[in-house]
Amino acid sequence: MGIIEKIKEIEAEMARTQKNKATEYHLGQLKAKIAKLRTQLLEPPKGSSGGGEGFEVTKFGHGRVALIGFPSVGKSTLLTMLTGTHSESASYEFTTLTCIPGIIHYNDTKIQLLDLPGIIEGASEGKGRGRQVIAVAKSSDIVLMVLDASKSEGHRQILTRELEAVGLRLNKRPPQIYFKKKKTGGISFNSTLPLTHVDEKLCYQILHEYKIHNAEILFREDATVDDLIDVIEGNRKYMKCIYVYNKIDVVGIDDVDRLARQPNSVVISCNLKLNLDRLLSRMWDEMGLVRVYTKPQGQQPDFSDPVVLSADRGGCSVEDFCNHIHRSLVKDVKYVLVWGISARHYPQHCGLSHVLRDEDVVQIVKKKEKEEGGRGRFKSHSNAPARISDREKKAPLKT
Ligand SMILES: Nc1nc2c(ncn2[C@@H]2O[C@H](COP(=O)(O)OP(=O)(O)OP(=O)(O)O)[C@@H](O)[C@H]2O)c(=O)[nH]1
Ligand SMILES: [K+]
Ligand SMILES: [Mg+2]
Repeated sequence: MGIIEKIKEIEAEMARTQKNKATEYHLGQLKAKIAKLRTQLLEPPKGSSGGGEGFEVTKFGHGRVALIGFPSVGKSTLLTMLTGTHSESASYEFTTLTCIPGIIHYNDTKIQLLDLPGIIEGASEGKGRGRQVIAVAKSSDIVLMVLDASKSEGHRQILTRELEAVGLRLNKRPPQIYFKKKKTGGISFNSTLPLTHVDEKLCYQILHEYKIHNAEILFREDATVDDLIDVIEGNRKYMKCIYVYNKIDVVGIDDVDRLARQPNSVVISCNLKLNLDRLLSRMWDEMGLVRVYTKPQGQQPDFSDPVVLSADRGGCSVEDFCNHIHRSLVKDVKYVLVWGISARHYPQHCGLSHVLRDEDVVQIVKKKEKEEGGRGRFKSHSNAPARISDREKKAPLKT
C-alpha cells in the first residue's frame, strides 16, 4: 500500500471514530501517524532534485511572494498588472503551467512575485503540479492566496488544508512548547499553566509513536495535540498569508463588504484595477522589510538605494546592516550614528547590537576615521571598544 493510501485509510478511521474522552488518546495517536506519513511524502523521490521542470526560479530582489490559488482565479492577470511582466491569462483552467517570475518595484525595494499553476484539492498528495507549486510557496517569504470572490468560500479552507498538509502554517506563530530530545532520563513533562487539550498520558503516547523515550517537554501555552506534533516534527514553516479576493466586479456590494472584513483579507478587481494599491501596501507591511539608508560622512544619504533588512531573515541589527554591505566591514566599525525611529536622539551613537527600524539613516564611523565635525583625538587601536563613550572621549585609551 502506498503512503497516500495509508493516509486515506487512517483519515477514514478518524472519521469513523467518535470524539470523546475515551477515544482521545487513540485519535491523538492516529494524528501522529498521519503527520509521520506526510513527512515521508515530502521527501523528494530518489534521483530528483525535488524542484521539477520550469519551477526552479532563482531568487531575486529583497523578498519573494508566491501566488497560490485554484485555477482561473486571476493569478496571472494579477502578476501582469503588478509587475508588467506578461503572464498568459485565459478563461480556461491550467493556462499557466510553470513558475513565472515578475518584479514589483515598491518603496525603493524590489520584490519577486511568482505566478504559479493553479492547484486543486489533493495537490499536497501530488495531484496536478501541486507538490512543485507548494514547494515554491514554501520557498517564498509570504503567500498571496488568490481566491475568486464569486466562488465558494470553502476554497479558502481547502487550500489552507493543502498547504497545511505539507507543513506550512499560515498566519500562526510557532506553538509555545519547549521540546528537547535527551539520551537518557525518560520523559519529563511540565507546563506553566493548566492544560485543557493535552495531558501527560497523551503526550507520552504521541512521543511513543515517534519512538522518543527520553525528552524534556514544557508547555508554555494551552496547546493542542496538533501543536505538539508540529513541535516534534520540527519541520513546519510559519508564514504570513494574505487572502486576496479577486473579481469583486462580479459580486454584490454586501459580499464584497463581508469578504473585506475577514482577517488578513484584501478584496480586489484586476479588471477594474480596484484596490491594487491597498494590496501592495498590505503585502509590504506583512513582509516586514526594514530599509536603511547609508549616509557617507559629510554627505546627504542616498535615499534611492537602501540596504534592505528583515527581522525574520537575517535580522536588523547594526551588525546585520554592516554584514550586508561587506562581510569584513564589522571588524573596522568603531560605532555608527543613527537617525530615525530607532534612535532616542539624533544622531545616536550606537553599537553593533542596536536594532534598526524602517527608514533609519546610518553613518558608519570606522576605527581609523574621525567622527564627523570632531577631530580625531586619539589613534585607534584594534582592541578599541565598538562604542565610544563620553568618558573615553575625554580620557584617551591607555596602550
Ligand atoms: N471579472 C473578472 N475577471 C477576471 C479578473 N481578473 C482576471 N479575470 C479573468 O479570469 C480568467 C482567468 O484569469 P487568469 O489570470 O488566467 O487566471 P489564473 O489564476 O492565472 O489561471 P490558471 O493559470 O489557469 O490557474 C481570465 O479570463 C481573466 O480575464 C477580474 O478582476 N474580474
Ligand atoms: K486561466
Ligand atoms: Mg495563470
